[in-house]
Amino acid sequence: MAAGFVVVVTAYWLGKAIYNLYFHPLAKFPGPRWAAASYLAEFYYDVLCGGQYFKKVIQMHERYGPLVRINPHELSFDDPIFYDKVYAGGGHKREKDAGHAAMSGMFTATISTVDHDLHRQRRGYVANFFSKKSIHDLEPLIQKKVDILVERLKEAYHSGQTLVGVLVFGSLAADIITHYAYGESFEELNKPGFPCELERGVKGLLLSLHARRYFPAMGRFLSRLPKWVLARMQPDVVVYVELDAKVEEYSKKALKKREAGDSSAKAQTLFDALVDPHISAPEKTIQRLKDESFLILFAGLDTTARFLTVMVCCMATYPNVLAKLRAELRSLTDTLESKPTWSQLEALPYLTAFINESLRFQCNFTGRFPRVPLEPLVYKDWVIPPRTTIGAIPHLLLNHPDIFPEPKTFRPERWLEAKARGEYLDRYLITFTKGSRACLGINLAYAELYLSVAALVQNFEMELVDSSIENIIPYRDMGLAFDKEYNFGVNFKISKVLQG
Ligand code: HEM
Repeated sequence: MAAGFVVVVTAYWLGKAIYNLYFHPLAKFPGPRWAAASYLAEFYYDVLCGGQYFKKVIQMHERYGPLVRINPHELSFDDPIFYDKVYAGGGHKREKDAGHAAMSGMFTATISTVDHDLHRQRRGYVANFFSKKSIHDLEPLIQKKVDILVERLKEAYHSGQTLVGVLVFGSLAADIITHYAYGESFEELNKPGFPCELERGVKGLLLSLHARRYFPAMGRFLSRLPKWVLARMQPDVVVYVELDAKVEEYSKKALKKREAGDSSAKAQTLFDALVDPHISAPEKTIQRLKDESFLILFAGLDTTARFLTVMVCCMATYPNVLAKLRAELRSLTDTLESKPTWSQLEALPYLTAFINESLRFQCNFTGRFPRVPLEPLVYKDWVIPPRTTIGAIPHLLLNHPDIFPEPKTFRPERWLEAKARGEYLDRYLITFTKGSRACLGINLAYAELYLSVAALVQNFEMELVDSSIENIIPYRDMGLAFDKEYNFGVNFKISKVLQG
């Protein structure tokens, strides 16, 4: 019986591999045969070796060129000029790859919605909250949280505390996004030692990301395991599972509040918008609210925390860059009576160049964020069939030497020099991806980055502790990059307080 089963499975697997190699619509596309035949290699490198397949994909591009078949049904490209065609908006329909969508475990969240039209609908429920105008309205709250951060960092200076970058900035991002989502902040900044459980929860999710692609039911399975078993496997996963219960509670509360309240009242929070009376009942189930809530918490938290950590790392590593930032900011603040606003900061060329270069340099987005175009795409001599999964690794494109010469060098000046030549490098800055499924929180992210960097530059000298720029170089890809020890970012301390 068992032998018969093995024979059937082997025959099926062989038949599938032969189909993939010789009869699949992608059979003629360049790439190694072992990658085209089955998913075994990807499973091995990502699940068993811990996020190593992105390095294989980079090697494939070096060997086979800008368009490669990296698994039976997926292409990867390494050409910044082609980006806008794949990550398109407007009338071009872009679906998600079902396998990749399952990785987050948030099956009904906007980011995981496979169907193009349903995705547009879901994104539309909250899109207004992320417009530039809405984020300008939110600016006093963001500034207030940044001010709390500054006070907490001053305390850390006096106590000589070593700070973990992603936990400090995760606390800031968490307090802002939870206030916006639920109308009450989680008050992470006020907790001693910046524990930021939420950030650990995101890490727990990311560490199980690849396994979830192959075993989509894993999330449910993990939530049923006793906590001591989980803690033995990976403590950060426990935090993630505990968070699940907390988010469910918030979802139920939001739904009840809306049902009991005035149905014509304007939505004050993201949650109010998600339970709007005009939205149909199947779109307001507890599960959907939970999924969307997780998306907003996670998407708005770890990303911002990581890039602010990169910025601290660059300021501490390149004192000449910090000096230029400080001089430019001083020339602005000397003429102001109050703190600079986001709009005033955005107009500063060197600060903008610094933020752009930090979003590019060693970009910790090692995942592919693939799209599934519903129309055929033409790339050079190739016609890519409709419904082919295709993506690009932001980390790779942002290191493309044709667009960013000497890409491993951190040089904000490249953005200013390009502008002076009439070139707009910004169009190649794809850290937030592009098109109909690009980051919805981009305005919020920029407001947080500008206001936080300005506050850090004006108030502090920082130095790295037991860490260096090496700690932000991607070693593992778990959707986002990690170092060899499954951490990301640098530890630092405040070495001098400049104001107050
Ligand atoms: C530096 C900070 C940030 C970066 C670099 C970033 C980057 C990204 C990227 C690359 C995606 C596309 C993922 C995909 O294609 O599957 C995305 C999606 C998304 N981001 Fe961000 N993000 C940042 C901050 C934020 C913030 C603060 C929020 C606020 C809640 C946010 C909310 C979202 C949402 C809701 C999506 C899903 C959009 C959709 O599927 O239509 N992000 N982000």
